[in-house]
Amino acid sequence: MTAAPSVPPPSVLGLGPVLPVVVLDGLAPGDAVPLARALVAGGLPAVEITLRTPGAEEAVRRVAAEVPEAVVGAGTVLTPEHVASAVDAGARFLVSPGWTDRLLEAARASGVPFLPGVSTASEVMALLERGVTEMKFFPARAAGGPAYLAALASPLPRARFCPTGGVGPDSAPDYLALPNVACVGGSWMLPPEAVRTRDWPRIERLAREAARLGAHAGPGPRPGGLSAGDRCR
Ligand SMILES: O=C[C@H](O)COP(=O)(O)O
Ligand SMILES: CC(=O)C(=O)O
Repeated sequence: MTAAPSVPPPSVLGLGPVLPVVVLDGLAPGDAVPLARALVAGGLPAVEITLRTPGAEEAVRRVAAEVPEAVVGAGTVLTPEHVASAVDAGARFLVSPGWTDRLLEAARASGVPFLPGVSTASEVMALLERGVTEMKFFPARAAGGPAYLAALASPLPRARFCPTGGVGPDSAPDYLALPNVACVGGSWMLPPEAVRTRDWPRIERLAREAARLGAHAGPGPRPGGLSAGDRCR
């Protein structure tokens, strides 16, 4: 008897060409709700909330429960314990600046799509060996920018990236034009001052501009991903 084919998990890289990265510095978890609504209204429905601030898991929980039109995920997932708490809060995807075998295993076991971070060819090769083809390139600007990623495309054509870290409206189009880049991540549409002062209209405006960058991106390797109505666990 042959085993039933396993269904691959939905792709984090298919969430959309621009992935906003939220750091809720100085905000209450409930503030994530209007913030996520502003991003969605601006055209960025996928929202990564980093687990860097107290109450970040609660923020994920609030957005998951109260903003069904968003696809909320957790960033700065560093340990299996983070995987468990983020998934329990309702995170629909998980992102990390790096990876370890323990983290990969925990993410796989959770069934929630996971985007591990890399910044060298050897890390890319180690992930490919483990069957992972979608990766975050972090910290993108400091690690070499679009020229570095372009140089990886020929020797490592199976790897697909979401560059994050120092990406902005000036560099996003250069990354999105690369054959091995599916999306870009960043916080440029969430200036710390606008977040701190809860300036949701400004965030919506910046999100709209960021979404426009994505809309003008070339075809790229953009796999099908999650949509707001999809369930992945
Ligand atoms: O630490 C990196 C952030 O997650 C995203 O980077 P950024 O603030 O440079 O856009
Ligand atoms: C920077 C990053 O990759 C993260 O916080 O998830």
